[in-house]
Amino acid sequence: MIDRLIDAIIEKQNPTAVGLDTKYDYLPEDFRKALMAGVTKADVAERAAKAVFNFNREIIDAVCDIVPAVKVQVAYYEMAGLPGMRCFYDTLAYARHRGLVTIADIKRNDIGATAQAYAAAYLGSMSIEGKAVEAFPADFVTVNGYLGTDGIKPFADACRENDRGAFILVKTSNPSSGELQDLKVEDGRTIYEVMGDQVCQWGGELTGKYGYSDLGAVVGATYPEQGEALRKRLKSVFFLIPGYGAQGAGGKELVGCFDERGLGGVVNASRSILCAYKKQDTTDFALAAKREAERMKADIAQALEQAGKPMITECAK
Ligand SMILES: O=c1ccn([C@@H]2O[C@H](COP(=O)(O)O)[C@@H](O)[C@H]2O)c(=O)[nH]1
Repeated sequence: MIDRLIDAIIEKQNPTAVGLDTKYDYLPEDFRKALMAGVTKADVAERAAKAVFNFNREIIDAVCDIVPAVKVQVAYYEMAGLPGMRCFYDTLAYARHRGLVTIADIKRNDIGATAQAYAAAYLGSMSIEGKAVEAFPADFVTVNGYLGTDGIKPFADACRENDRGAFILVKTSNPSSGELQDLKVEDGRTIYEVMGDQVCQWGGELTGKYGYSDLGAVVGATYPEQGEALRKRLKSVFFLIPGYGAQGAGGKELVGCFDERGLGGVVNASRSILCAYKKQDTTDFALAAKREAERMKADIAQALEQAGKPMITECAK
């Protein structure tokens, strides 16, 4: 699956993902009003979930020729209960239908049999009476690796068996990520370096034609020096890079996460794209999202160019 993501990045010359962290409140007021006329307490969640799906569909239609992937953050769907989870499914399915690679940002972690169940839900299927049921159409998931090998192996197995991928939290983008991740262990490595080295080892046999593995790492754009050092350290590990836009990072901050071919990561932006219409002073949220996605693409391309790492234009055979 990592090869498919990288092929799509090269074809679109764009290492970014649009984050569909679609909070109902982000929808423009007119759009909400039109869909919620006469709503009752009994059907408000259902109607809101439909409105969110319509919003997502318009964003996906607007950006699908520009970006290779979407990242759908489950938290924003889960909080609307069953209609929200239906919307999560429909959003992933629609993005896949429009040719996008889908990343389900679920940050799961558990042990053994339970991790296996999560992996089946998002990266494989469940067998019921001999019939395979695919629960959620995700190509990649995000995983927390702090339960160790028992928690990761089921995901790695599902990646191998079903041609899927997973990004494991290594150095996260949030302000307090250093409280635990930057602590040093006895041999002098930080905890995030230990986790990065583990990801490298766990994903060793899942390496594709670009030298990157189906098991990648989450590395925040908000920590440029750590990102650069991790790129040098973890040569086979592809990065999912959050922190662009709303969290303050721009192209310059994240070039260190890329290799000499201009590859090595996919940069996510959620709020800066979903809410771009507010900054652009328009109600045409889809057009505003498209413009912001194009601006982000150009910003990263320029930063890669200036760092002497322009992206290769040919996909590997
Ligand atoms: O270290 C991390 C890991 C995950 N995230 C997620 O990425 C997006 C960022 O959204 P923005 O609106 O672009 O800030 C969101 O889904 C986070 O849960 C992260 O930010 N940092």
